[in-house]
Formats: sequence, structure tokens, C-alpha cells
Amino acid sequence: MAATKKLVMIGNGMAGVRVIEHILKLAPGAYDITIFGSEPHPNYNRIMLSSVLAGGTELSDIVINDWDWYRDNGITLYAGHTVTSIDTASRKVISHLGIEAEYDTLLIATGSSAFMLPLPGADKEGVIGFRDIKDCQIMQETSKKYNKAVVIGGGLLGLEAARGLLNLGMDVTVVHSNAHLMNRQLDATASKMLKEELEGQGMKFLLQKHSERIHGKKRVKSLSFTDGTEIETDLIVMAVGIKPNVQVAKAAGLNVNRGIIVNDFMETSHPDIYAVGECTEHRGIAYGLVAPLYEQGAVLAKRLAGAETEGYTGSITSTKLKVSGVDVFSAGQYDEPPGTRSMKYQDEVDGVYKKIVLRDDKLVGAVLFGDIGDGASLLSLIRKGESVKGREKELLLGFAVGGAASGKEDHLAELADDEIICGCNGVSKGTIADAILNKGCNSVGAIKACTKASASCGGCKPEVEGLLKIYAGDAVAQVKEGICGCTTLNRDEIVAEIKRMGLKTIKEVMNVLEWSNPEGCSKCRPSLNYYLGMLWPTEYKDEKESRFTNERYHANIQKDGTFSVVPRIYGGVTSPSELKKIAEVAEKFEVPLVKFTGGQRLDLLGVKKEDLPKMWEELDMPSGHAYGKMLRTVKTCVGNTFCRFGTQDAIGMGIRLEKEFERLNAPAKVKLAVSGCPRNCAEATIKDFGIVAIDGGWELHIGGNGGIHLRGTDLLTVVKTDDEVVEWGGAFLQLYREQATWNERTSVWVERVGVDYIKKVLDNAEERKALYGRIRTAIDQIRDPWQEIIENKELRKNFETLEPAAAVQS
Ligand SMILES: Cc1cc2nc3c(=O)[nH]c(=O)nc-3n(C[C@H](O)[C@H](O)[C@H](O)COP(=O)(O)OP(=O)(O)OC[C@H]3O[C@@H](n4cnc5c(N)ncnc54)[C@H](O)[C@@H]3O)c2cc1C
Ligand SMILES: NC(=O)c1ccc[n+]([C@@H]2O[C@H](COP(=O)([O-])OP(=O)(O)OC[C@H]3O[C@@H](n4cnc5c(N)ncnc54)[C@H](O)[C@@H]3O)[C@@H](O)[C@H]2O)c1
Ligand code: SF4
Ligand code: FES
Repeated sequence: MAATKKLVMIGNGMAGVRVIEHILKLAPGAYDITIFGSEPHPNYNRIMLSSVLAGGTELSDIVINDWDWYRDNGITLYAGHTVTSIDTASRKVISHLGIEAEYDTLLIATGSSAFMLPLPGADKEGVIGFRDIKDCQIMQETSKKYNKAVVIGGGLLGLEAARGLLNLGMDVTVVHSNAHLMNRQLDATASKMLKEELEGQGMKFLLQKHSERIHGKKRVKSLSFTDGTEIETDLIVMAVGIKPNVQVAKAAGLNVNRGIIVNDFMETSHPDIYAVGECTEHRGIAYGLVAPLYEQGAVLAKRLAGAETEGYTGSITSTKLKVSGVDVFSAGQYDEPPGTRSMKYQDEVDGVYKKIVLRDDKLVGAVLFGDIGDGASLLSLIRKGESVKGREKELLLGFAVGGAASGKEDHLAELADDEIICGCNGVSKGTIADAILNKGCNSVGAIKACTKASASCGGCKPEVEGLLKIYAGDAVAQVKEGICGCTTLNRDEIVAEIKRMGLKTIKEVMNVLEWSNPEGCSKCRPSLNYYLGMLWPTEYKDEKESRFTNERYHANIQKDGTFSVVPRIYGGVTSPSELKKIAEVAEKFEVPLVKFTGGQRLDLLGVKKEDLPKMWEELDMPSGHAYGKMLRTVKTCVGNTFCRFGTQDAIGMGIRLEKEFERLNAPAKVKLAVSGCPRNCAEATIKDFGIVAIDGGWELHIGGNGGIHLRGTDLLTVVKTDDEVVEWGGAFLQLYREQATWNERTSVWVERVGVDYIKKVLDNAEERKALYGRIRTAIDQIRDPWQEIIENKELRKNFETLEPAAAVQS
């Protein structure tokens, strides 16, 4: 090795120190390294500031390299020193405290600063950006003394800041200039769904608002807008983008545009001066995410270590929103410019939206909401740029409906070893495979400790788990799959622990059972809400914000953002006076469409959100629960009331069952039907619980499904009396409630546990009666939600915004 050269780095941040880590491995001892960093801290994971603010993560947890690391590697660190000038003639840098350091090679890694809107009053106390530990601490301190916060900017940073401030107990309003949140990453649909979810968490939004002036004496008191309105606040966090730190480079005469201009080898316009990270501009792009910066860093480290490299040619980026408890992913082209085609999948019940964007048969973009498990696979296809002709539906739908779960693993298996799996930490598939195959890592935790994969935002955990399955094979049998990426516990373990420890709130479950994401996500929050309600029916207070849009508004959201109203019509039997009332209400509220549903109910479609409570009041009928995971309808035929074939009173039985079990919360939606004879006109054998009359009694059928996965029922038993129908029905539904996984339809559950098992449990009269008793207790706690909202002014307020809600379709 040649004589030791002096390498000086300006900036002690994520990108720069990553280069140093590589150099120490590739060419140990080649450089005498000196680092200047403005912040008085060792190198830390800036990404994790969002988690620190949101709670559950300590500052000490986010240090990447501690003080000892610098000492052990012989690195001189000037922490708290800002370099103010570069003397290119005498090849030295000078810090604001007058420290000078000579270099043979200079590396500029100064990152970015938060872009602060130059508003009059922006210099007041309480106006900050969100970029470093200091900002995080200011927010934490402010929340102890003040109540109101405004975040300007509804991008990734703004929303993560807002979530953190909410967790700190502040009343938070996000002010956004665009009509859509995360407009640089999401299309309008995903953005509206995101807004709905965040509103449910208590976040407030002012969209299409342009800030004009910050008011207050010394400290901020309010923010006014160009439309003349104003909002009171004690804190303003600006999150409207970033500005590369280029001043020192510019003053030294380097070519600078938005960032410091670099070529494919991260060389600046001056010999022996390199730049890396957010401060650079490569092929016209200044990146603001770590994955591309780490890619740049890997190339630069090779260059500086004298190793072969083909150079850095640019990155296709992807983003995931963290800490918000909402799964959002975006990669490449997220909108649909001319020349592209797109395919979309929407599931309003589970709050899932998926879109892929294609150009010339190649995948060029993807937006995922609610289920982002396919993110890495789709990103890899975008990066490869190969034709996906004929596979488009599989990419969207196969993954979307879980049909290609194994396809996902196949795809991971096909990825090249150098594909990055963990963007935050720049960990490739090859590195993870090596950890599993050669270093004995057989759990996500072990891989995290060994490679750092999944150590930051946690978004890559599904892929790490997938690789674990591929490479560890049987050895991974002991590695458990959690209900979502926030926990390794499965449904049964969670329910058992909740019972054993008497856990009573979602927060408590997440804390005690050590959720990796303290806020949970859109999968675990609603499922915990269900399990807690099921286990503690008399004590648990339903957490409305953990429910999906439809269940929060007690109406079905339509694709144009309006809602549909389906009043309860027991057994599908109505009367002229009830029909007149419905018609009058429909006319009064100018309902554009009145339609019968497949379950024999009347659907009033196209209702504005703000009209919902007034309409319910005038209808004076209970909710038909045509939304959400609960008992929907009991379909009936006319039975022996009019039909000459009828052997039993199907209508009477249908009405009785609907009155017994209405308002019932379940793991998934539940549909019933009653037919008056084996001709089965009510199609009872494709329902969750189907009743078919026979001579002298009733056949009880279970586990049917007439939807996407068609399944005929299994015969459970035959009973003689109406009371028996009700008791067996209640016991069956309660067993399903107690044992199924949240979101599992009876058709899947019955197949999983087997009809023989269900028969065995329910044949036991004592057990059956106990189950029936428990379902009654559960139902008796629940009031009609429409009536509850009509009577409660606070709840009614949720319906008062005039903005349309997120437009989604089933
Ligand atoms: C709250 C938050 C959350 C984020 N979340 C994500 C995420 O989830 N995913 C993602 O990919 N990205 C995320 N980012 C962005 C990511 O943190 C940055 O892309 C990354 O930190 C940039 O690395 P860098 O080394 O270029 O700059 P930095 O990490 O900013 O480091 C630059 C360092 O240089 C110092 N410096 C500047 N000028 C001088 C000078 N003249 N003298 C000495 N020192 C100087 C700065 O003080 C700073 O410490 C997030 C950013 C924030 C703020
Ligand atoms: N999860 C993540 O990946 C993550 C999290 C935090 C930050 N980051 C990165 O940190 C950087 C900063 O994030 P960011 O969200 O500030 O940047 P951004 O550019 O992604 O978003 C800024 C948002 O502010 C809005 N905006 C601009 N001017 C405004 C104004 N005057 N009033 C109201 N809104 C205005 C824009 O429409 C934009 O949506 C980005 O590079 C981002 O990628 C990433
Ligand atoms: S199922 Fe039997 S009773 Fe009911 S309408 Fe059909 S034929 Fe009549
Ligand atoms: S992608 Fe964020 S931790 Fe891996």
C-alpha cells in the first residue's frame, strides 16, 4: 500500500460516514481520516428521528457509530465544528473555531438543510424545521408547555412530524399547499385514503392553503394565509422540502447548481475533491433519500480504495411512510403521464389500494396503500426495466389477493445478489443470504444485528422474512410469523397474552408485547381492536380511529367520495309506510340513486358525508351495517307464508335471526339466509350461516361464500325448533368470533379448523349454551351506531367537513 494519504471529510452524516465504513473495509490503513461535523454528536441515523419523536425509540438507540468507533479506527472527529472554508490552493479546510486540516483527498458530505419558507415572522421563537436531534428535542420540549402545533408541508417529513407531535399530545394541523397529501409520491386516490386514515388518528388538515405571514411578539402565535384566514398555533414546523448545503463548496469555486455537481465517480469539478449524499447533484438530480446516497457511497468508496467500479448511473427511488401506522409505498412513476397505462386494485373493506404504471410493457411505477408487502418486488422489476407483458395482472392482482404469496418468494429468489433489500441501510440480498447461510442467522432479529437490514424504518421486514424462508428452509421453522411487520407474535399468541396479562387497550398490548413499531400499522391496529372487543365485551371501549373508513362513518364510501346509506330492513320485509318514508328522505336529500342490494335491502347511493346524520335522523331506522366486519343481512324467501312449496316460516325465522344478531362485530363480514324449503330460493348454501327448511325442522349450513372465492356450505346439523336454530346459530357465530383470525371469513375458517371440529364443540350442549350466552353479552353492549351519532354532538362534528372523503371503490 502507498504512503498514508490524508482524507478529510466535511459532514459527519449518513452518506459520508457510510463511505468511510466501506473504505475501512476495502483499504484499511490507506487513509489518515479526519471528519468535521457541525452537530455535536457521533454519526446517527437521521431517518430514525421520526421514531424518536413518535416515542418508543431513544436517541441512544439511533447512534450508528459511537465515539469509540472513531477512536478505535483512528479517526479524528471534530464534532460541533462547522467547516467555513476550503482553501483549494493550499489544500486545507478551516472550521468556524479556527481548526485547520490539510488534505490530499477531500470529501464533501454536507447533506441538506430544511428549506425554511421566507415568510415574514419566520424568525420568531417556535418556528423550526425537522432535520436533526436539536429540532426533535425542541418539539419534545414544546409539547410539555404548549398545545397547538402547525406543520407546513404534507410530504413524508411533514406527516411523520405531525404523527410524532400527536403522540406528544399536541393538537396538530398539517397545512399543505397542494390538494393532495404526499403529492410527490402518491396519486389522488392513495392520497385521499391516506388523509382519511390520518384524520381518523386525530390529525387535522388544511389543504390548498398558502402561508403568508407568521404572527406573534417574540414567539409564534398564529399563521395567516393568502386567502385571509388564520390559524392559532404555538409551534410551526416547516417540512416543505430540503436545500442542499453547498455554500462552502460554492465559495471554494466548485461547480454548483442545486447541488454540488458530480460525475459518475462522485468527482467534483476540482481534482481530489469528491462529494456524496444529499449535497450533490448527479445527472441533474439531487436525491433526498438514503438508498441512492448509499449507492453513490459504495461507488465512491471503491474509487477511493483503488478498486474497480463501473460508476454510479443514478437511482430509481422508492419511499415508505413511517411511524404513521399507515402502510404507504411509492416507487418510480406514481402518476400516469401520457404514454403510460395503469392498472388499479381497490378494496374498500380492508383499505387496500394498489396501482402499477406501465410504459411499453415495462413496469415504470407503483403505488401501494394498506398492503405494501410487494413493494420490494415491484421496485426490483421497475429497476430491471424488463418487459412484464402478460404478467401485469399477476403483478397487481396475484399479489393483491394473496394468490401469489408463493410468487413473492419466487420473485425474491430470482433477485440478483446485489439487489438492495433494505434501502435504509443499503443491505443487499447477497449480504442477507450470507448472514443466513454462513453466519448462522435464523431469525429477523439475528439478521438485523448482523447486517442492519430492517434496523431502521422496518419496511423491508417482509422481504427479510421471505429470504429467511428461502435460505433457512427447515431451520426457520422456529421463526414465527407475526400478524404484521410490527410483531413476531401470531394471532393465537396475542390473544392468549391479552387474556393472560389482562391487557385492556391497544397501546398496552403494543407496549407490553414489545411491538417494533410503537404506533402499529393498518393491519395490527384494527385486528387488536377486534380481539380486545371480543375478549372484553363489557369493558373494552372500541377505538374508532383503528377502524377503516366505512366503519368510522357507518356508511359505505363510494368511488366519488360520497356514501351509501342502507337502513336495516329485517328479513327484507318492509311496508308501504316505511317505503314512503324512505322515498321522502331520498327526495329531500336528492339521493341520485336508489337501488336494491343483493341482500334484499334498499341502498340510497350518492349521499354527502355531511348529510349522513341528518338523513339517519329522518329515516329513524337502525343502521343496516352494510359496511364493515359485522352481521350484514339475513336474506329470506317467502317461505310458507305465501309459497305453496314452503314447509317453514322463512320470513319469520329471518327476521328473528336478524334481530338476534344485528350489530354483531365479527372477524369479517357475516351473511345469513333462510330458505323455506330445499328449493333454496334464498341461496342459503353460499352464506356464512344458511338455514334451509325441511319437513319438521331446519338444516343448518355453515361456511359458505358467494363472493370472490366461491364455496358451498357444509351441513352442521339438523334441528327441530326455531329456538334451536337461534341457539346453534349464536353458538356457531361466537365460536367463529373467538377463534378466527381477524379478516378471516367463515369459509376460510371452517376449512382451516374442519367442520368436524366445529360439530364436536357445538354438539356439547353445555358448551353450546355457554357460547350462545357469550354472544348475547357481546351484542347487548353495542348500541345502534346511527342513533349514537344522532344523539352525540361531538360525534356529529366528524361529519361536518364539506370536503369529500377518500374516493375508493369495492
Ligand atoms: C426526520 C427525517 C426522517 C427521514 N426519513 C427517511 C426515510 O425514512 N428514508 C429515507 O431514505 N430517508 C429519510 N430521510 C432523509 C435522510 O435522512 C437523508 O437522505 C440522509 O440523512 C442524507 O444523508 P447525508 O449524509 O447526505 O446528509 P446528513 O445526514 O444531513 O449529514 C450531513 C451532515 O453534515 C453536517 N454539515 C453540513 N455542513 C457542514 C459543514 N460546513 N461543516 C461540518 N459539518 C457540516 C450536517 O450538520 C450533517 O450532520 C429522513 C430525514 C429526516 C430529517
Ligand atoms: N419516510 C421517508 O422516506 C422520509 C421521511 C421523512 C423525510 N424524508 C425525506 O426528507 C426530505 C424532506 O422531506 P419533505 O417532506 O420536507 O420533502 P418533500 O419535498 O417530499 O415534501 C414537501 C411537501 O411540502 C409541500 N409544500 C411545498 N411548499 C409548501 C408550502 N409553501 N406550504 C405547504 N406545503 C408546501 C409540497 O407539496 C410537498 O408535498 C425529502 O427528501 C424526503 O424524501 C423521507
Ligand atoms: S325456497 Fe321453497 S319456500 Fe322458499 S320461495 Fe323457494 S320454493 Fe318457496
Ligand atoms: S428499508 Fe428501512 S429498515 Fe430496511
